[in-house]
Amino acid sequence: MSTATLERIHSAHDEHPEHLEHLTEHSGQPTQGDHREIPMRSGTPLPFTIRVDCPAKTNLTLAVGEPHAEWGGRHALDTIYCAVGVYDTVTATAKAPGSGFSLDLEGAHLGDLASSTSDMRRNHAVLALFAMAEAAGRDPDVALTITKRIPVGAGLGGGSADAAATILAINRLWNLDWPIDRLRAIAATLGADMPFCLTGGLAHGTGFGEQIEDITAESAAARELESQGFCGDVLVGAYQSQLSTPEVYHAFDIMGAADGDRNHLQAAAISLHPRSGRAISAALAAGARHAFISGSGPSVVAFVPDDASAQRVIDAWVREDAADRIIRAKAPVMPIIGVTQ
Ligand SMILES: C[C@@](CO)(OP(=O)(O)O)[C@H](O)COP(=O)(O)OP(=O)(O)OC[C@H]1O[C@@H](n2ccc(N)nc2=O)[C@H](O)[C@@H]1O
Ligand SMILES: Nc1ncnc2c1ncn2[C@@H]1O[C@H](COP(=O)(O)OP(=O)(O)O)[C@@H](O)[C@H]1O
Repeated sequence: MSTATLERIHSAHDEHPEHLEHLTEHSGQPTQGDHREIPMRSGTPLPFTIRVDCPAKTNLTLAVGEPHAEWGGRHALDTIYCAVGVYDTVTATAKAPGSGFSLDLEGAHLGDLASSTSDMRRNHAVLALFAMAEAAGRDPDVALTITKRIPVGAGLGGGSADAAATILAINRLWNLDWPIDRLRAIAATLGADMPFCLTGGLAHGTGFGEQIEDITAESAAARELESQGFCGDVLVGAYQSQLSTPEVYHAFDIMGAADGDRNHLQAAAISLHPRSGRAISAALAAGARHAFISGSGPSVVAFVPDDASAQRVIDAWVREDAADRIIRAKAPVMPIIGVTQ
C-alpha cells in the first residue's frame, strides 16, 4: 500500500522569490508597450532569461456536447476553467543564431515524459516554440528548461501550461509584444486548453475549449463562484497512473455523463480509475465543499473552506490510500512572467 506524500505548492504571488526581483508583469495579460531596458556591458547586450511560472488548470464545470469533424473529432464544450496554483516553471534563453533549440526537463514527477521513448520534439513546449518561430518568421534558436511540478497526464493541463508559458516567454524574449488574441490564435492550433492557460484566472470556454471569455475577479460571475466555494484553498489528489484524454472522451461517448455531475467526463474517468471516485467520496465526507475529477482525470480537486477541513481531507485520503500525492494550493491564480539576467 502506498503512502501519500503531501506537498504545499506555494503561491508565487505570496512568496516574492528572488527570481521575481525583476518582475515586469504580475498578471496573465501580456501588456502592450511594456518594454524593459536591456542592461549592456561594453556595448553588448547581456544574455537574459524569461521565466514563466504557469499554473495548472481545472474545470469547475465541463459540459460535453457532440463531436465535430471540423475540429478533428473533438467535442463541443461549455466549461468554466480555473487556474490552480500548482506551477510548472519554463525558462527561455536566446541561443546563438543557427544553433537550434534545446530542452532540459527536471522534476521529481515526470510521468511518461521520463520514458526513453518520449520524443523531446513532441513536447508541448517545443511545439509551442516552433509555432511562435513560424509565426514570427524566425529560427527557434532558444534554450528551454521546464521544471515540472504539475502531475503529468492528470487532467491538470500540464502540457498546455508549459506550451502557454513558452508562448508568453517567446513573446517577451523576442520583443514581439503580440496582443493576447494573437497569442490565443496560435495556442488554439496546438490544443484545446492552451488558450486559457495563457491568462489563467477564471474563464468561460466554448468551441472545443479554445474560445475564451475571461471572468474577471470583480465580475458578478466570479463573485457567484466564490460564494459557492470555488475559491481559496484547494487540495489536489494526484496519482502515479495517467489517463489518456482521448480514451476518457471515448469512454464518455459510450457511457455518457452521470446525473448531476458538473464534469461530464467524471463518470468515464472513474470507470477507468476507480480510486479517484473513492477520493471524491472521502473528501466530501471529510468536509470539502466540492470534490471532483479534474478535466479528464485521474486527479481529484477538492475545495476546502478552512484549515481544519483541509486537514480532515488530507487525513482521510492518507487513511484510505485514496491518492499517491496530495498537493495544497490556491485557486484561482495567474501565470507570472519574470526577466532575469
Ligand atoms: C479534458 C480537457 C478539459 O479541459 O482537459 P484535460 O483533462 O485533458 O487536461 C480538455 O478538453 C482536453 O484538452 P487538451 O488536452 O488540450 O485537448 P487536445 O490536445 O486539443 O485534444 C486531445 C484529444 O482530446 C479529445 N478532445 C479534446 C478536446 C475536445 N473538446 N474534445 C475532445 O474530444 C480528442 O480525442 C483529442 O484528440
Ligand atoms: N510539457 C509537457 N508536460 C506534460 N505532458 C506533456 C508535455 N509535453 C507533452 N506531454 C504529453 O501530453 C500528455 C498529456 O499530459 P498533460 O498535459 O500533463 O495531461 P492532461 O492532458 O491530462 O492535462 C502526456 O502523455 C505527456 O507525455
